[in-house]
Amino acid sequence: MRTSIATVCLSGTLEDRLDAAAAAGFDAVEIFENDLIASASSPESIRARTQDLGLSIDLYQPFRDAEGAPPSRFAAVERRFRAKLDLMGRLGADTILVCSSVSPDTIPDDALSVAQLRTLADLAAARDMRIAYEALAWGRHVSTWEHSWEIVRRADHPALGLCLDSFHVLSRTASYQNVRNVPGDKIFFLQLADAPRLDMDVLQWSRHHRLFPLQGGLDLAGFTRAVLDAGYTGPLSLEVFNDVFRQADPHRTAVDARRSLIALQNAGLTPPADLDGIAFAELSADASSGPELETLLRALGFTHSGQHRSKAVQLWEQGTARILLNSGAPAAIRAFALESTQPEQSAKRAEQLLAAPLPRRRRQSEADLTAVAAPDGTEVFFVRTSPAGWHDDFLPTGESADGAGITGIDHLSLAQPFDRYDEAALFYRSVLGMTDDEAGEFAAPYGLIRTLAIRDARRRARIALSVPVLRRGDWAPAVPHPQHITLATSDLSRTAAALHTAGIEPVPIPGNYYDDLEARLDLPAGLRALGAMYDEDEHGHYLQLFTPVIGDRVFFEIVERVGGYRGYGFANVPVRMAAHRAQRHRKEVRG
Ligand SMILES: O=C(O)c1ccc(O)c(O)c1
Ligand SMILES: [Mg+2]
Repeated sequence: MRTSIATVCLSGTLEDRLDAAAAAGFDAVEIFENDLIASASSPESIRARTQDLGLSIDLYQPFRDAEGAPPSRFAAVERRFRAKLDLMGRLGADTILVCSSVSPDTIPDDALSVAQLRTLADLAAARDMRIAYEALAWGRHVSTWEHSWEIVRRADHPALGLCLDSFHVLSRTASYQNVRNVPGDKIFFLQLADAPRLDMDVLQWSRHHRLFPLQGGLDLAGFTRAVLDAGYTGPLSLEVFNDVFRQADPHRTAVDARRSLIALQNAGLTPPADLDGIAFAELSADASSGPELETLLRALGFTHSGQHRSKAVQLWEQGTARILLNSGAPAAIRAFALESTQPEQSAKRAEQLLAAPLPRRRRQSEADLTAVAAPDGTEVFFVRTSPAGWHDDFLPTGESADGAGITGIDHLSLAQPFDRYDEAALFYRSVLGMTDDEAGEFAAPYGLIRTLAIRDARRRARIALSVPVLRRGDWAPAVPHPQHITLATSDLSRTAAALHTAGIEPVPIPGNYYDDLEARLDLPAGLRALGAMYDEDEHGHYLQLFTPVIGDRVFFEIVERVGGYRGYGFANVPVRMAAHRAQRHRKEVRG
């Protein structure tokens, strides 16, 4: 189907927005009136630009406070409407969105609205143009799609049809199934927007929190199917008012937007392959963090088991936990590999969903690893570790160690750039076919943090995303996005003892934390002495230990899941962040 995006979804000048929409592969745009009014370009030059870019202008919007106007005001409505039709002629647009009136003087009389919309439809028809009438969820008299359809049906004018906007419909009702019964040719336009489920004023919700399809909690897939079942054949057009997208790079946002429509349509998409966990995490390391990471990995019981054939990359292993150390850059998680049952299939789907491909980093005779860039720039590989694969690119060192109980990588925690969080969630859901596991919001020392854990169907590969709720203030210390690798251990005391023997102590957790826990829960013995954090759910409990930060953003977490605990210990995040901050402060004071 044709795809379209409203200019209001994107940031920058009108030209920036048009360029971004075209570059992302959209067929059309909706021109939002404010964006045009603020533009220094004439309608003719905007028309020429869209044509050069291969875009059409499928909608001009919105035309406000038209129907239900007191008769004394309607002459002014007609005058304004004629001017907008003139403008559309200059733009080369043929459909105008008229939204339901919000003006306090609106007269609640369907017969009046019907008559006035017929008058406007006559004016549009005389120019081969047409009106798509939309019920705003906060409209004064008309606020439901059923009511807007009743008025369009009664007006019975060939130049008057419906605009269905998923947000206005789904923010008010879950019962949209009757949309199927509207004649498809009377649905002139379909606008798509998702949103998180929030309990707030619907106008504020709509103007600040809309998201692209599959980024929020509304049933976009079901709604779109119902509209298509009705026989709608126009474009799928995104109309998202979002405070973050309004200030983000429009080229990135436009790709995110297109991805949402590709995933929503799910037509001809290669299905996601089953995932078997995280095959490895690759850390970059520089002259100071490299030796520190080596010391830490050895203390945790890892073996430096392999050396890359052609690159300065070390392989460290314990159980199925594999860490690559790649020298040359400050400590950070630069890449991770997903163990895929079908790496080619995973890569194909990623390409279909516009994941940015990365140049292959290999030589002849080395494994052919396919990688794409996640929204935060982390490289994501799709691999199969056995029977043969990437592992063979490492020459065995012959070293061996006893280990310290670590069995594998439990999950990765990746703080996301502020502008990329919703994009990241959609990326992991759509490209990797992962599902949401647990979401939370916490008051951390320097501001609110939002977290979202996502996982594959079998809970083998897990990633925890986080982001500040508001862009960080000046007071907050300038810590770049923290990242950590969470290692699973079968025995946290054993791993802790190994660390201690090697002279590395976990991040000290304040006594206040344990006092509070003890007041609420029956804790396992020795928790305080171990310096571990604790959480529990209906399945079991969770013990967590944190290493100091290496460089300025990377650390390890060691966890023991007891009795099938399924969470991530999110409730402990603020205390852990404060503990890391306190440790860093002491280090700075010591110099
Ligand atoms: O928020 C608004 O006013 C507004 C305007 C036009 C639309 O199509 C819409 O869905 C909302
Ligand atoms: Mg709309």
